[in-house]
Amino acid sequence: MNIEMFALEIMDNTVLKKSVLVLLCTFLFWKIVRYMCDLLKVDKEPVKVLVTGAAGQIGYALVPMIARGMMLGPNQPVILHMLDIEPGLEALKGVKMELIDGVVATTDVVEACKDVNIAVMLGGSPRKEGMERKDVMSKNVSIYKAQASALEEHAASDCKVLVVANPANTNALILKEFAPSIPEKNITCLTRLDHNRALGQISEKLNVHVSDVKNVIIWGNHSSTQYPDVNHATVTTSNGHKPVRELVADDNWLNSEFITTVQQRGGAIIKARKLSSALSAASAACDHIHDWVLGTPKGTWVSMGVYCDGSYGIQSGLIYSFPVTCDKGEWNIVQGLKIDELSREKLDKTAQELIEEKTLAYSCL
Ligand SMILES: NC(=O)c1ccc[n+]([C@@H]2O[C@H](COP(=O)([O-])OP(=O)(O)OC[C@H]3O[C@@H](n4cnc5c(N)ncnc54)[C@H](O)[C@@H]3O)[C@@H](O)[C@H]2O)c1
Ligand SMILES: O=C(O)C[C@H](O)C(=O)O
Repeated sequence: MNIEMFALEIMDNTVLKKSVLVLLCTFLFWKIVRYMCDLLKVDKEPVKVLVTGAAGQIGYALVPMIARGMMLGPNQPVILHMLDIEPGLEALKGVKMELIDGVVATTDVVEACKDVNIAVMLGGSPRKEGMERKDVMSKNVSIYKAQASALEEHAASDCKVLVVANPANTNALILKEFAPSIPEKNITCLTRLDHNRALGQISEKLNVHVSDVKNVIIWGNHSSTQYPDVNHATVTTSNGHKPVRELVADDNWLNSEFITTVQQRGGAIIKARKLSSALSAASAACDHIHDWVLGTPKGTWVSMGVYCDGSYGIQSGLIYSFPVTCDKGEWNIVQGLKIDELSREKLDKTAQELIEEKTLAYSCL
């Protein structure tokens, strides 16, 4: 039999046809199994997420968001570690009863921190009406010093930390200083709430959907000295991306009322609710971790309080909010943005407050 005949024979061979069919079916079956595994989350290692102060208001809003996959995606199994202190224990048990499996609820900081991959630090004493965030300093810095050591000793070595409790930047700095073996890039604080507030103000002003506004920046401290900056922000329109300044066409509003509204939003919520923001804070905490772990969309940055390396002339050694992009679990400060004179002043003013907070924090320890 020559080669040609052999080839014809093969093509005609029903055994061969059957084999190809079997191969095809196996491939399809394997694809379906993979898809089901993804749906049922069976082949992903669970991520352990610590929430301190879990019995508090933000905790109550945040833990169901994490459990539903809003933080790490719907296909990522999660084991929640919830920490609170003795007076919060009954409430914590109640929260546990409202959740499903895979929850550790404890007042033992060592058990809470054991092997966690992500830590969202809400635990502490919140600001009441009439108080500035730095008024809650002394109570909170000692908590952050103690919890830094617990995280350092017991958390996973690559644990990512998000500090929400106020004064958020300085608590994060204390945590960083007292947990020297946690990489400094892994310790951040929440300014995404302010970032979302700034996006919200622009979207209301222009009557556009909030998801069409991007690249606002919160510089500095999560306090009333923060600088919400729209100089590089854009809105997606049917004619492409347009600068926010051009569309708003009201520099007076952008340079005054817009800034003070965002700076004072936390205080305004406390005045209205007699309690500090919780739902929006929980949602912003989810956004922060989500983008840090899963990445920021191409061409978009977000604001995160991160350990300063001297970028934009800000003194290094502070936790300062910058525009960052995230990729493969790492944030990077967006470099090279033009800073005008008004912005320079505001960037320095909020840095100065952080320097003072740092000194005050050390005097409380
Ligand atoms: N960065 C931000 O954008 C932002 C936004 C909103 C609120 N906050 C801050 O977040 C924090 C939490 O706010 P909240 O409204 O949930 O407060 P909350 O008082 O309702 O809850 C705080 C919880 O922390 C617990 N706690 C106290 N000490 C603790 C400790 N040593 N270890 C573990 N848990 C401890 C308390 O028992 C309480 O259950 C506050 O500091 C608040 O000012 C920050
Ligand atoms: O303002 C506060 O103290 C609460 C929180 O930080 C906020 O910004 O809503």
